[in-house]
Amino acid sequence: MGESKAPEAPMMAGFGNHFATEAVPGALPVGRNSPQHTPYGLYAEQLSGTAFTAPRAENRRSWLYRLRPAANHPPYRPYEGGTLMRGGPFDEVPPTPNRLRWDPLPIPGRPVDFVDALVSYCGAGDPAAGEGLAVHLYVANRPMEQRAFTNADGEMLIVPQQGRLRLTTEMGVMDIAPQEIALIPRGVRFKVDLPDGTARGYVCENYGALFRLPDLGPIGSNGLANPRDFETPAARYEDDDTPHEIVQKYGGQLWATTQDHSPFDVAAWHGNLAPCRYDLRRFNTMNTVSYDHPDPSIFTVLTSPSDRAGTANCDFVIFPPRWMVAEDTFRPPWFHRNVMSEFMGLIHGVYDAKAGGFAPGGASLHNCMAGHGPDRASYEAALAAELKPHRITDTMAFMFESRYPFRPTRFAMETPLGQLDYDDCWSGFTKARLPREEQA
Ligand SMILES: O=C(O)Cc1cc(O)ccc1O
Ligand SMILES: [Fe+2]
Repeated sequence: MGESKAPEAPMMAGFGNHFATEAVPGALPVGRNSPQHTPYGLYAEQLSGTAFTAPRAENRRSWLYRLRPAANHPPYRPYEGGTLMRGGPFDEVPPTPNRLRWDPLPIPGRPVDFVDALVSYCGAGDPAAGEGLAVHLYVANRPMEQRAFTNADGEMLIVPQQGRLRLTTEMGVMDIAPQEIALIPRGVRFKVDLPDGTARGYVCENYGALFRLPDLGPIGSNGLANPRDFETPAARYEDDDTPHEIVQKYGGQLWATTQDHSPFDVAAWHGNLAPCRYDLRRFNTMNTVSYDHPDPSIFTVLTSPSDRAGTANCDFVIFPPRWMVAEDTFRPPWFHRNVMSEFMGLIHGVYDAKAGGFAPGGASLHNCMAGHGPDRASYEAALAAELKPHRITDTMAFMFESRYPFRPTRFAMETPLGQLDYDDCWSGFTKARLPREEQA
């Protein structure tokens, strides 16, 4: 049930490009955004992703041409679905300096759609301040049918771990599978169907500056995530005058209204604010060809900068399959304490810093200054390893890294999925031995 049989929509290549697309020939006005009489009497509507006056290089907006204006809905009322989705400020429980790790969420025993499945693990900042982010996980087993979700608090970066998602958005339809990601702009209404019946994954909700490709510095003009590998769906609309519930996240709370028609009624649109997807396997990975393990910033897919240079509101970083060739080097991630805070998930396979305990679908949180690094088994294996060229395969981990320490939710602190023995993976290391005379 719920699987759309429609073939996948054509996709348009590029990140943040100015696209123009019409599902009905002639639906897009020519030469102006808002003519007195639009083609077919469609309603012209601007969707702004940045302030009108944002610098041109930052400015993101699109024009949508639809059967009815998005304004055509009754008032929102508090949503009574009782989900575990939370929003900033994250003050349910005190912040903790402890390292946290969780087992994967189990498939629920009752039908739950994507919206009701979202459970918040942690977050920082406040949507109203336009800074910070939240991390939500989901395990869903029911299509959204006549329901749509929209987020006024931030854009949503969806990272599936198990099961494909069919994302029907106002601006087109796109399918994503594990090892692909989708980015849905703030305010764009969308629904999630589940071609595989069940799906599990992660969501980063970004309250800050929009995600963009990182600067490449000395890497040059190519590499990491290449812009042409991002894909945006062409316009597709449905003409459906049956009731649709719209669930909205606004000010950290969920709200709902029911309107008498489908929100997916956009026959054409143009602009540079639109949903997109990206296949993480297309990432052009950089690494050392001499010595030492580089900082993980070389694996940045997308970044949401903050107003402090080089200090992101959120970096979305992946750890993809790659060749390890470093000479005379401890090759896995080193021990470290980071001023930035690190939330990690595992999409596929095994992560090279953790021999056990970090399962696909699981998660970990190492906040500002929390000592972490390879577990003892990974450490010992790396010391014993013969340093010939070695390809790390069957792996795809990721990190949401932020200048803001993540504050866990009550759920995150109290769920039995929390691994109370996580610290033990860094116990029992043999003490280093200095020569006797240097010990004095
Ligand atoms: O903590 C982690 O596992 C993420 C990480 C990976 C890496 O290769 C270097 C630093 C870092 O924080
Ligand atoms: Fe780290």
